[in-house]
Amino acid sequence: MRRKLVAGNWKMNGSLAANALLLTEIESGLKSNMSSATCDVAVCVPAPYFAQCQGLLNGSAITLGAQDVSAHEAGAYTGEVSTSMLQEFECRYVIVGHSERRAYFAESNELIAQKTVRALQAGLTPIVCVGETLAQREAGQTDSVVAEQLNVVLAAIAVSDLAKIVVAYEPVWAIGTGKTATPAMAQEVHAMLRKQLQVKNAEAAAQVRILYGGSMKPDNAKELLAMSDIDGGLIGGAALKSVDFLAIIQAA
Ligand SMILES: O=C[C@H](O)COP(=O)(O)O
Repeated sequence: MRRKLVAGNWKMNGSLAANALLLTEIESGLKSNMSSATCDVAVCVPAPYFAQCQGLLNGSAITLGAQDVSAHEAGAYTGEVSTSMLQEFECRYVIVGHSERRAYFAESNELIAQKTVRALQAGLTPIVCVGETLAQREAGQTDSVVAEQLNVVLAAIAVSDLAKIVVAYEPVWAIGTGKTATPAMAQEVHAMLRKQLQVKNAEAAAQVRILYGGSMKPDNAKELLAMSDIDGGLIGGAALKSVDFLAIIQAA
């Protein structure tokens, strides 16, 4: 049985004041409503706020994560943030290959595979994002696009590391648009991704959590999370509102 994971991706949002309020509200909501949380909860915050959020989450059940990481270890890479820097702030998760990084920063499948390997080497849990655009879906290319995105990562990692990754299926057309894949549509892709993982190693594939992301909200979370291969959510907009984020955690 895979334990569900609800991870908030704050993207480029937040401020010292807003973060403190949001995390305090989520913490107190978790304490009062869910004495024993039955899922893992993480927040992937902008790098400048690692120290603040590490402090706020001290002793909390919420785990800290990052939204990206460098494929390089250290040195003359202006603007990059390394895995060891993430570790110093007790980040456990790191999102790699988010569609916004692919689209706006031209990240290739190969670079995303390198980042995944680097994260695994550092003992971090990479959340590897895959997903098709609307044009690709309409052209019937969903399976081939997401399969290729995942395959390049799978080819780069050791079999012994397979169970250590998290995969997130995020149809690009559903991100921040209010349009969500139906539970059946999402399940179909998740099941296909699971089969692909099984080719590498069946036992490990059964342990890999595959999250859904793309306009997951309190009103659709329960149905999506009820699907057999949907093991949690990667939440954007709704992770910025404590009430909504808590409701999704409750649904999980
Ligand atoms: O990483 C999160 C996804 O991009 C989903 O964002 P969204 O919930 O705002 O659609």
